[in-house]
Amino acid sequence: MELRVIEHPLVTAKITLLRDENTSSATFRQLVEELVTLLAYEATREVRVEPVQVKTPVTVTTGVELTRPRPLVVPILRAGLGMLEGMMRLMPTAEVGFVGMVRDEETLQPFTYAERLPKDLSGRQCYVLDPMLATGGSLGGTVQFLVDRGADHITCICLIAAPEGVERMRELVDPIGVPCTLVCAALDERLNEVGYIVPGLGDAGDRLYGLAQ
Ligand SMILES: O=P(O)(O)OC[C@H]1O[C@H](OP(=O)(O)OP(=O)(O)O)[C@H](O)[C@@H]1O
Ligand SMILES: O=c1cc[nH]c(=O)[nH]1
Ligand SMILES: [Mg+2]
Repeated sequence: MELRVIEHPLVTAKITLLRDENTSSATFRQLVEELVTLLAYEATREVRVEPVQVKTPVTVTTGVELTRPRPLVVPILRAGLGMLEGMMRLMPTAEVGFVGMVRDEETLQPFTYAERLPKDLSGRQCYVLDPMLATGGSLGGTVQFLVDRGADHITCICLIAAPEGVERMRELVDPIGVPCTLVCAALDERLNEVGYIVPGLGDAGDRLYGLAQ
């Protein structure tokens, strides 16, 4: 698995605002959207395209368009939903599949409560969105769903990753042999004793959408 930590002053400045406990939900949502668009630019470098003819007012020339089947974007609900609009702005013809997962806060195991993905993902490039990679259970489980259906190229876009989660993703993905890239805006220090990323930003879902019951 290739890890790309995007080093750009605008990205780091926006992550700094996200971390601030005084940032409101409205501003947090706006920053997440802005960040994902910046990360997506880097994360989509390998998106497959094919030649297409285009007629300009002056002449006919050759450009490119996204290859079919179109890439599949998969936000992991809830928090990944906050990244969807920013991603689709950059790649409006992509399709979207959904996975809903929530971590049991005691065991840290993810529980899948929703899954709406195409049955056959052969030949598809997939882009998985989740702001937080902590233990790696949620992202790892989602990547496994995609690989099981035949996805042959996977890019994960996270805002903040913990080293423990990156390691777990490597252990899962490397033996499978499907090309996988993890793009993130920050690689933090560690997980704390209750599985939160340090320094992190707290619970991304709660900060985007309010406290879950
Ligand atoms: O790497 P992991 O240890 O699996 O933790 C990361 C997961 O935790 C958060 O979701 P959460 O379970 O809080 O659900 P939510 O998005 O509904 O808040 C986050 O958005 C990831 O999906
Ligand atoms: O720090 C963390 C860890 C898991 N999920 C979050 O939202 N934040
Ligand atoms: Mg949460």
